[in-house]
Amino acid sequence: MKLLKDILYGVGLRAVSGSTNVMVNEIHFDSRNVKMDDVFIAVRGTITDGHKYIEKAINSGAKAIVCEELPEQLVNEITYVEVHDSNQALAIMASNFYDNPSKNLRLVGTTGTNGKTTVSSLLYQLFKKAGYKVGLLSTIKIMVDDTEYKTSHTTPDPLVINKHLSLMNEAGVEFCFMEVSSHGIHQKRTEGLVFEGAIFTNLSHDHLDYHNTFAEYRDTKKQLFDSLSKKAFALTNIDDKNGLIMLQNTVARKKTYALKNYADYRAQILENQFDGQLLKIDDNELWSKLIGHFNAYNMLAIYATADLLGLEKLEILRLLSELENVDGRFQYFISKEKITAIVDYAHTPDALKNVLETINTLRTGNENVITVVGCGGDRDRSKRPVMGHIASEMSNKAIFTSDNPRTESPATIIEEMEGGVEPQNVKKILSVENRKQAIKTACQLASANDIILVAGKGHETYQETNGERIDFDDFKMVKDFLKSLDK
Ligand SMILES: CC(=O)N[C@H]1[C@@H](OP(=O)(O)OP(=O)(O)OC[C@H]2O[C@@H](n3ccc(=O)[nH]c3=O)[C@H](O)[C@@H]2O)O[C@H](CO)[C@@H](O)[C@@H]1O[C@H](C)C(=O)N[C@@H](C)C(=O)N[C@H](CCC(=O)O)C(=O)O
Ligand SMILES: Nc1ncnc2c1ncn2[C@@H]1O[C@H](COP(=O)(O)OP(=O)(O)OP(=O)(O)O)[C@@H](O)[C@H]1O
Ligand SMILES: N[C@H](CCC[C@H](N)C(=O)O)C(=O)O
Ligand SMILES: [Mg+2]
Repeated sequence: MKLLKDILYGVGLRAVSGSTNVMVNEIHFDSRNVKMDDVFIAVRGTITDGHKYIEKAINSGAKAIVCEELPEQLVNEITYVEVHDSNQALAIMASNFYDNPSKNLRLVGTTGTNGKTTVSSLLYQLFKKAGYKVGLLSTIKIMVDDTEYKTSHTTPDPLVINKHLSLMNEAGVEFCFMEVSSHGIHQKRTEGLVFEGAIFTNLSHDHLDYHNTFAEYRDTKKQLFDSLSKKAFALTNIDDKNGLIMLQNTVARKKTYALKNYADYRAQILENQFDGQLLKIDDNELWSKLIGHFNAYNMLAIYATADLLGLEKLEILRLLSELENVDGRFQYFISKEKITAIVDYAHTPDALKNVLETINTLRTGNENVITVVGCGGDRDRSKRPVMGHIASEMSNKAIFTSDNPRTESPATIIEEMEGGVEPQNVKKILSVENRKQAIKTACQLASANDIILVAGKGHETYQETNGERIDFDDFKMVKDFLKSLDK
């Protein structure tokens, strides 16, 4: 139990009715989870409005209500707290409830369209190898040092974030690396957290269904940098034209990294092969098991971050060379007939282009590249034709299929992808709605030395249709089919 007035500390209040000097149990923003003596925060969402469920929350035992607009009828004995912004109130109250756990951690947030999971997970790996207790909040999983927890979001809601940061405090974790998504920033899920640093990877086409315009999407990412303190560092990729914009209004220490432009941290790609690449960072050569120019950016961002956090430079270089690929990111195997099958989480146009570019630079002869790709339902529709165009232009054969259809018709999504295919590439594409069948077709079409790319779902172990999830694992599937075909 906590005192309501303590958990309201720092929240922008408009009016209070009733006493805040009361003990409350838990905080909830979903009326369906409210129990006796809890606080219910009414949040305006994208589908419905939490204010509609205030009465339901009270009937379930809520003792206090936090909202942006008071209901017409107030119930005696209930404390009503009117705030300017419920999302912000939720984030600050969640931090207070768990005794502001981010203050006891050296927390670094990574934002950008692509690379957040890769950079955060590899920083986790690197600091673990350096002997520290480390935390991670990522799309794939949450780690409290060695203990793994499942997650449903890239940047979870403030209660989930702070609960796990608090477990990190209990476990004696020193460093924590977290992904900060644009939805997370926009919904203020990270407000109230104390960051020691923030990293910007890159910005390209995604989520325009939610943010409306590219400028809005970019400015949302920028808010992470605007919120940093003077003691923090703001590390940005200035080969991306949006990189410097992130630094425009921050009071944090500004640091830059680049492969092409002049920057505080620079790297050069010396060699690129299927099993790794040779990089030069700070005049030292380094072998990385992660390939592709985009991973050279990721390695450089990690190097710079580890340096800014105080690790010794040569030690960082040594540890960088030991880092292993993250699940579902350019995860590959070579079959009996030397068919290379790659599974990659490329679900944006830029990521798909990067992965196919990397594959194409590694081709040694006239092997075929067969790409299996789909686009998620209930997500930015405008990226579908662009991804259809890229897959058909940069592969010898592109099989359009379903990703997570969610509530949309898979056939319609595929038609939208087909809309981006140039007339000269039409003969290269094949549309197979069933993803399992599409992967099987790719395996049937592949001959010795060919390369199969299965893009979009990476580490995901399910496929979601109409709220139902079935087991689905791209990597296992492609491996099993090639084996059963004795290829
Ligand atoms: C579009 C979006 O981001 N939605 C998120 C948002 O929910 P919402 O605004 O849609 O909520 P809503 O359904 O309208 O409900 C409004 C309020 O009424 C409450 N309610 C509702 C019903 C009821 O009976 N009682 C009740 O109290 C709800 O709990 C909620 O507080 O807030 C919820 C709680 O934090 C999130 O779970 C939910 O994520 C949905 C499931 C989602 O799919 N989000 C994705 C798009 C997302 O956030 N992705 C990013 C990654 C993006 C990337 O960079 O690639 C992520 O960080 O994971
Ligand atoms: N620095 C980068 N620049 C461009 N593309 C990248 C970069 N790093 C990874 N990618 C590509 O983007 C895909 C997704 O990478 P990752 O999961 O690290 O991104 P993310 O930002 O966490 O994505 P999400 O928004 O879904 O959380 C990878 O599989 C790879 O194809
Ligand atoms: N974080 C991204 C993941 C997309 C993954 C892709 N497989 C899909 O389902 O669209 C999103 O929520 O948009
Ligand atoms: Mg991620």
